[in-house]
Amino acid sequence: MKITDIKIGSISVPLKTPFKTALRTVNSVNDIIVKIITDTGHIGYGEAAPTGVITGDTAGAIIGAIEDHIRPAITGLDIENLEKIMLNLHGSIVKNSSAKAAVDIAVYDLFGQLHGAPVYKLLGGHGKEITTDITISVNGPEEMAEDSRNAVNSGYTTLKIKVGKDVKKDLARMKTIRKAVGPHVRLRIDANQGWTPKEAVLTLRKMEDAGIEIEFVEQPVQAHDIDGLKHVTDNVSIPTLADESLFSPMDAIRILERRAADLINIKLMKSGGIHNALKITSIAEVYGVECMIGCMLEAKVSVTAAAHLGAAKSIITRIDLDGPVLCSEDPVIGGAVFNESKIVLGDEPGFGIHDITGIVYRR
Ligand SMILES: C[C@H](N)C(=O)N[C@H](CCC(=O)O)C(=O)O
Ligand SMILES: [Mg+2]
Repeated sequence: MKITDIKIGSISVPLKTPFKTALRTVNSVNDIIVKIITDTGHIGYGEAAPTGVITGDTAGAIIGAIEDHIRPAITGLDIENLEKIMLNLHGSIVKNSSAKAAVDIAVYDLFGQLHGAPVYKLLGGHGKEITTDITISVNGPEEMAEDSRNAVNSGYTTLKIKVGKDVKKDLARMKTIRKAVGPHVRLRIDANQGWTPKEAVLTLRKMEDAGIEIEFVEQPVQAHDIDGLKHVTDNVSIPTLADESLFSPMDAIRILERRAADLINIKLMKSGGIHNALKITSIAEVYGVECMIGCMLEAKVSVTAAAHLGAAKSIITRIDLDGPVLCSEDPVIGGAVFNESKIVLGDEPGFGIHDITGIVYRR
């Protein structure tokens, strides 16, 4: 099964409601799709999310990285030799983690098809059903409380609350939400780098003092500020989770060796795909640190791939794969089934993706 071509296209899917974080406001998922074609007629699908404010990757840069660097480096290689493909893929260009993720996902899709097995079984096969949280966008306290109540009524038992925008309002946001959903709903918060280390400690301590139970705080401080992240970790009881601070396996070693965070968030768009994400899970196992598998604003191709990884590895104990349920349409035929909080993987080989509607390929 040899790679003969990589086609590149794009999809645009409107969101149900605007997605708002401390970093950005978005109304639709506009992602790059790759389709790897083999000499045996098999097709592997992948997806890249151009999340410039987090990865630095834009749509144009993703296309350029694949066309000018990745495609020439892996065309002609046999899917049987996954190792060689991954060495060439990751050696073809530095950074560009989203472009690498899209191609890595399509290659794993083909690897599963080659072996006649769903990818989660090839990666460890821990389970085939997982439960995701849902994100509550940052807005005024009352609007967030209303969104939280609606999510709980739709069956979600864990909410990921976006904060970090206008620090003075964050305590009111959390008080209002906790009151609205009651004591039994799990609340995790994501500041998306919106606080200084001092603001983070002060705000989180106020939340602790107010008796607001919080599962963990995600990325309280700027991505590069590992000292600041450690300061928060050492000075509040709420566990911390590193997101934007941790892209690569080397980042995982640096953060875990210093005990700068209590938990880590793996995203295929940051790690450059499953190959490196597996290295991060191994590092986390060595340090005994549990992981979350997360996503950017992504549609069902790449989130299906992330769900396979999340289902395969027992060190991944938390799931934030709500991209597809935030979308108002699903252009992907096949893949995992996303039914609100429940994600069920199929038993078809690879990722079970058959086609994507409304896509325009470049060549
Ligand atoms: C969609 C997911 N639940 C999420 O919140 N991801 C964000 C980044 C999303 C983006 O801006 O595309 C995160 O965990 O920071
Ligand atoms: Mg985050």
